[in-house]
Parts: sequence; structure tokens; C-alpha cells
Amino acid sequence: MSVIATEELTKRFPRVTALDRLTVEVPTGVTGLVGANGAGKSTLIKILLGLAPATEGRAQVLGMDVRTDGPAIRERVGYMPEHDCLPADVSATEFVMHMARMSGLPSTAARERTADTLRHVGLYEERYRPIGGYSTGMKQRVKLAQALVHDPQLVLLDEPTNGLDPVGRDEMLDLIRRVHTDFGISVLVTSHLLGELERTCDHVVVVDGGKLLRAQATREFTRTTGVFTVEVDALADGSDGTDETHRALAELGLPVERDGRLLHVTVDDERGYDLIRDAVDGLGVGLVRLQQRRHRIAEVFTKENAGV
Ligand SMILES: Nc1ncnc2c1ncn2[C@@H]1O[C@H](COP(=O)(O)OP(=O)(O)OP(=O)(O)O)[C@@H](O)[C@H]1O
Repeated sequence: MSVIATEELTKRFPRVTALDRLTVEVPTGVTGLVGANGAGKSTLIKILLGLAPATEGRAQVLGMDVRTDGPAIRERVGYMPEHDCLPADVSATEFVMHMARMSGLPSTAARERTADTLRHVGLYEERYRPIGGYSTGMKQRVKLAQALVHDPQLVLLDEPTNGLDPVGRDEMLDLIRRVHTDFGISVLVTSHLLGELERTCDHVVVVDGGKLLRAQATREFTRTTGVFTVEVDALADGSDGTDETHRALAELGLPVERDGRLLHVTVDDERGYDLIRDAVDGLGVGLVRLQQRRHRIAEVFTKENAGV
């Protein structure tokens, strides 16, 4: 089932087209929306929340039309904005509780949900201190907490790792993953960093200049290739063994490319390991490495973008 669906969605500002006939479906789970600065990510989020009108096209969130169902969408969707938007002089507890009340929770439920949510995002004693004294990582956690406090079905997170150091970034990505695994909430998370998405997201949507470049399951991006990397030990007589292995594999009719001591062998996925192991074993050389190569997302995009 898709949580978001857009059709020919277009947003034109006087001097720039921020979204250009974008047609995309976002399924349940964790989806990364990736694109360079200015690609149109924040504009898309604002349209999905019913906060800004599209110039043309249609969009649905949880089956509701963004043009007519803005309030109902915002009841069921949480939003974490990109920029710093927190009041400095109140505590995380006061702020998140206020947001819970704003979304219609009665005061006891709001208090309980606030405590649970702040604990979930990893804010403990410090939640009673004014937000103005928080680190960037703590502020990002408060922003995430206010997006989750009303128990939405879907959260839209705009650049949640912005400004975080590598450790903070990893912690935030783990937290985002757990929003889905622990609570079943679907997530659309924007980023301009491809590498972040590989382990966090089930799906990836790539936009560039307001246009859809690609939308796919992450495992499709990182699917295994039919290329195996082989490295062997030197032979007993001192020769390096790589030449012999190269020859033996080529005699089996396999395309082999040599790269120093490494051999890259292209072979059908299922037979690859057995064929190569048997060939090496027949030569009496020791196998140091036999590895199937995987695509990395960045590698796929680099190749694609080179052709754009
Ligand atoms: N209110 C506005 N008026 C005019 N142009 C705008 C407005 N909002 C966004 N734009 C332009 O639309 C384009 C897309 O902006 P958007 O903020 O959606 O990109 P983004 O992918 O979210 O990038 P970033 O990560 O930098 O926020 C940019 O060229 C931006 O300058």
C-alpha cells in the first residue's frame, strides 16, 4: 500500500520550477527522499502537508487529497521541519506537551505520551531544562519527539541529520529506523547524503531539479552483481598463482579481468562460488579471498548521472 502518491505534481515559483511533473508512489516502511540542495524536497513536503498549494497535478497522503483534506492529513501525519524552530526558553517537556495538546490529546494522555516519546528519542533528565541550552543533537531529538507525540501513521522528516557529527548522525538514523520497527509508523526522510540511506531506508526516491530521477527498493540499488573477486596465495614454487588461476578460469569460458593480485570474474550468481572454488582447488593454490561484489547506491547513481 502506498502512503504517498503524486501525479504530475508541479510547483512553480516566479523564477524557478521547484517540482516538475513529479509522479511517484511511496510505500509503507522507511523511504529516503534524496536530492541535492534545491532539488525540491522541502517543497514536496509542504505540499504533502497541505501547507502550500501545488501549481498543477495531484497528491494523496494516506489516501487523502492534499488540496481538500489538509487538516485530516495533519492529524495523522507528523512533521519534523528542517530549520531550527524551537523556543529557547521552555523545556522539551513543556514544548512537546504543548504540541500534544495542540493535536487534541487530553492533558493526562498528553503528559504520558510526552514522557514516553522523549524517553524513546533518548532525552532523560535534560528534558526539564530550557531548550536554548541544548546541543544540536538534542534539539533534533526534540523536533523528532514533537513529530511523534500524537502517534501519527506517517512522519515526514526534513533533513533530520543536518548539523550532526558522525556519531549523532548514526544515532539519529537508528532512531528513525526504530520509529518504523517499534511503532509501525511509516517514514519519509529527506537527505542530500546518499550513503545515509543504504542501511536506514527500505526505499529510495531520488529527485533532481524537481524531477524524479529514480524510485526503487534499496535492495534493488544494492543488488548483487555477477562479478566475483578472487585472490589466491603464492604457489609452493614461489610463483604468485594468479596467472595460473586466471588461465584456469578463462579455460572454463569465464570472462576474467586482472587487477594486480585480484581477479574479477563475471559469472552467473548461483554457480559462481562453486565454479571458482573448484577451479582454484584443482590448481592446488590457497584461496585468500572469494567475494561477490555488491553495488553501492552511490556507485549506481554516479554511473546514471554520468549519462544524464
Ligand atoms: N517560497 C519560495 N519562493 C521562491 N522560490 C522558492 C521558494 N521555496 C523554494 N523555492 C525554490 O525552489 C527550489 C526547491 O527548493 P526546496 O527548498 O524545495 O529544495 P530542497 O531540495 O528542500 O533543498 P534544501 O535541502 O536546500 O532545502 C529552490 O530553487 C528554491 O530556491
